[in-house]
Amino acid sequence: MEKSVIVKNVSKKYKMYTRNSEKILDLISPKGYGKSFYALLDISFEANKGDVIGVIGVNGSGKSTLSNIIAGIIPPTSGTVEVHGDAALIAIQSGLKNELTGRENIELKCLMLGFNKRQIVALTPQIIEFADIGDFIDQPVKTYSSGMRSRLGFAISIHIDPDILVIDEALSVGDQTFADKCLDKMNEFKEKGKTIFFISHSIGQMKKFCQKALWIQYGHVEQYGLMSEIMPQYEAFIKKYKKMSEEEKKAFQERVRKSRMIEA
Ligand SMILES: Nc1ncnc2c1ncn2[C@@H]1O[C@H](COP(=O)(O)OP(=O)(O)OP(=O)(O)O)[C@@H](O)[C@H]1O
Repeated sequence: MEKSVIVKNVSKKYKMYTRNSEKILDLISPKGYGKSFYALLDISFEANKGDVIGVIGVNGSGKSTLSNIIAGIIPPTSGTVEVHGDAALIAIQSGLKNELTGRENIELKCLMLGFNKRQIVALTPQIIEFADIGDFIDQPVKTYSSGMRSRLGFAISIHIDPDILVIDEALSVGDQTFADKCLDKMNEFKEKGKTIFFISHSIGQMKKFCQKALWIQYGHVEQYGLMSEIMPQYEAFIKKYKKMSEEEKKAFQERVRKSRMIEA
């Protein structure tokens, strides 16, 4: 099997300062100062070409942090990420420049990816047609609704034809017709043997679309394997969690939070 993404011992930590003076102490102390919160802690897994992987996990477990790292938007604090090919991230807040119009954003993104003028002229109408946001295409992106941003982001990313597509909750804000259109496009990707990471809170969409599941639990990989095997375990965990009393939930969250907070 040809590998497309190899993630080895990846951690991402954020410094938690409560005062500005802590920031200065952290900068001047040889060993650093203050507490760090680990959004991801020692994550390792491999994806093959053609894998469609659903990334599951409760709120705050680290799914978006991981998608940003795979797409090269943010670096890990430690560990390595090997990505074979171009990766594109589709997220509600991804990479669109607010002051530019939709059309200008298309041109900018294509130019940044090394497309020439002729290719951009050929691609632009296809992207505009897919996004289907009418006259808004010539308005600044800051005037767009989250659904419109997602439509434009999805349309651009899918037409630049990346090898690895990371879709982070982008289908949750649009309407059903658009979500179906995107799922069709994603199926075309799947058939071309490209790698897809799909993050969605819709368990139905996950089960329908992904053959593998990567379960991130509070910054760790809890399970990784076939969707049909992992999802029932995840659903059982959610059911157990929901049954806890408010106090039990609080105690559980506190334990988890502490396990992710490390001195300096
Ligand atoms: N810039 C940051 N500074 C400090 N903490 C951060 C930062 N970005 C993320 N975190 C923390 O890292 C953890 C993981 O966040 P992330 O957004 O990756 O989770 P998620 O699984 O995508 O959550 P959700 O399902 O709610 O979108 C969270 O506890 C979040 O508060």
